[in-house]
Amino acid sequence: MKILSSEQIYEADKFTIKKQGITSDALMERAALKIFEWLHGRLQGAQVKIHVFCGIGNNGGDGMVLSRHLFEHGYNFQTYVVDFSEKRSKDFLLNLERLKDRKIWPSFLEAKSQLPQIGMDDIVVDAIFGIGLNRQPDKWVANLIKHINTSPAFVISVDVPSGLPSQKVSWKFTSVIKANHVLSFQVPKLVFLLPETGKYLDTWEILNIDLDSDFISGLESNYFLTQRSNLVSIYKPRTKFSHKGTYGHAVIIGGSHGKIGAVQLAGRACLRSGSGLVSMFVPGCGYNALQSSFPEAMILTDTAMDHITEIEIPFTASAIGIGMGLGTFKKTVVAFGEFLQKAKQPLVIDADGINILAKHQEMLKQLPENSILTPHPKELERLIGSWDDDFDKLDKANAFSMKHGVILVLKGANSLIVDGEKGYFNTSGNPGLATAGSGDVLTGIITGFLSQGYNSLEASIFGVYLHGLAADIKASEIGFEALIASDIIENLGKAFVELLRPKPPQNKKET
Ligand SMILES: NC(=O)C1=CN([C@@H]2O[C@H](COP(=O)(O)OP(=O)(O)OC[C@H]3O[C@@H](n4cnc5c(N)ncnc54)[C@H](OP(=O)(O)O)[C@@H]3O)[C@@H](O)[C@H]2O)[C@@H](O)CC1
Ligand SMILES: [K+]
Repeated sequence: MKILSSEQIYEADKFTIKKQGITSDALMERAALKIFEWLHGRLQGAQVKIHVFCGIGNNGGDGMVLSRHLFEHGYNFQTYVVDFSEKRSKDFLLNLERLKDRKIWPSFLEAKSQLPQIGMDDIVVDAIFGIGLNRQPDKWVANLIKHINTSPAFVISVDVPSGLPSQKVSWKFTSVIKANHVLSFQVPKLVFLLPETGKYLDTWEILNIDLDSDFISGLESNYFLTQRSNLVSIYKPRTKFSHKGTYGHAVIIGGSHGKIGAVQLAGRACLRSGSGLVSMFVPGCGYNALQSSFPEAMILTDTAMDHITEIEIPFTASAIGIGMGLGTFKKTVVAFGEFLQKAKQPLVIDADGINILAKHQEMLKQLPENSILTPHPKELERLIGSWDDDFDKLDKANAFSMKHGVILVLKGANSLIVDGEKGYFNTSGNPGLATAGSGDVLTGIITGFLSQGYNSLEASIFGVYLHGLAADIKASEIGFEALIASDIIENLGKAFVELLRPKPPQNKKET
């Protein structure tokens, strides 16, 4: 699914109105009705108090329309107009009149108004600012936002949390609604997915308001959200007459004294994600442990016992994952550099592999094209330097990726895969993934997909999604805290089954 800028959303809005021969207020009605249906579906007429805070633009207009539907269905609500400007939008005014026609009088809030009491079991609908926000809210509006944020009510934001800019801005935004849930129109907004801006909302969902799908398909976008349907189209089914050689022979290189577990996790994940064969290259100290606990793998060892000093793979591997538990010992760094000079096919590089590259940036030139680096935020900073904000981080990551011809998998709440031109946000996973070894498992999975013939971008997108999905499946049984890296491996099978299970056909084309 495409992520669009505010300008593109306004364009799609205009185009749709023209193509469908409707008025802008009909589109507002459609959008706000979706919000009402969402609420009504859950509340079923319950008399919980609903406070609808409306701005004076079209976001506020949505709140006006919602209020009318709440009235017509007998809900217990109060509408407020947050009167921050005299420049009211046409459709806001139209819908304000429609409310007045029904003898509903919103309460107008101004700088000197007393702020309304919001109770524990109340619901707040936040329709103050939408994607039209273009500056800091006035102080009194900031106070109102603070008042809502400190209230114990459940807060639902219309389109975006009010006060959150939809893209990079030059001013500091501190007054932002903290939304429990955002009901956003048509397309996800980039700011929902980035840590510094995504912290203003717990969850979000998209309400389809039938903006013209062909128009949206034709729009250029740099960022996408990975959905199940994208993965199903990448998936390469196994064929009847295939054998283990068909799915490649992957090699996992890493480990040092006390860190053999990391390699084992990666190796097991690689095999579980479908690689035909897996060999492990480890220092001598790993031999017994791996032979006895991981019988499916073949073990190659370094001449040194404690850490890797020279990497020799006596066959052509179909994919190689390297770095987990490797350490940054002097001889290991040399061995890593020499290995890069010989490497021909794309590698998956994690952990100390990334740390070595960050410290010895001359080695970046040796990276085979389309190699995949999987840094967590600290490793990323070591690799590309610090950034001013999340938008700057995206620019710098993309520039790095482009310059070195590599794919970056930026691990986090919405892991992002960048290939130098485009970025793909992942939608699976949960906070339980913040646990030792979960990155090793991810490296193994991506290596497993590369080994089976997926290209680097496909292997990264698929691997990250499956990793998160396996964790989601297990977390639904045991919660976040108890989830450990081995659980992810053990649930990869269920994740494949879940992903590939036929789903009822969708009515709408995805954009
Ligand atoms: N296609 C879709 O997705 C559909 C979208 N719809 C809805 O429309 C919403 C966008 O509406 P919108 O363009 O009227 O902007 P909105 O956010 O209401 O702001 C209003 C105005 O406030 C002003 N202003 C800005 N910042 C300010 C500040 N700090 N303090 C004071 N004033 C400030 C600024 O005007 P200015 O004063 O700069 O002229 C701005 O224009 C969208 O989020 C969705 O809810 C649906 O109805 C239909 C389909
Ligand atoms: K809003």
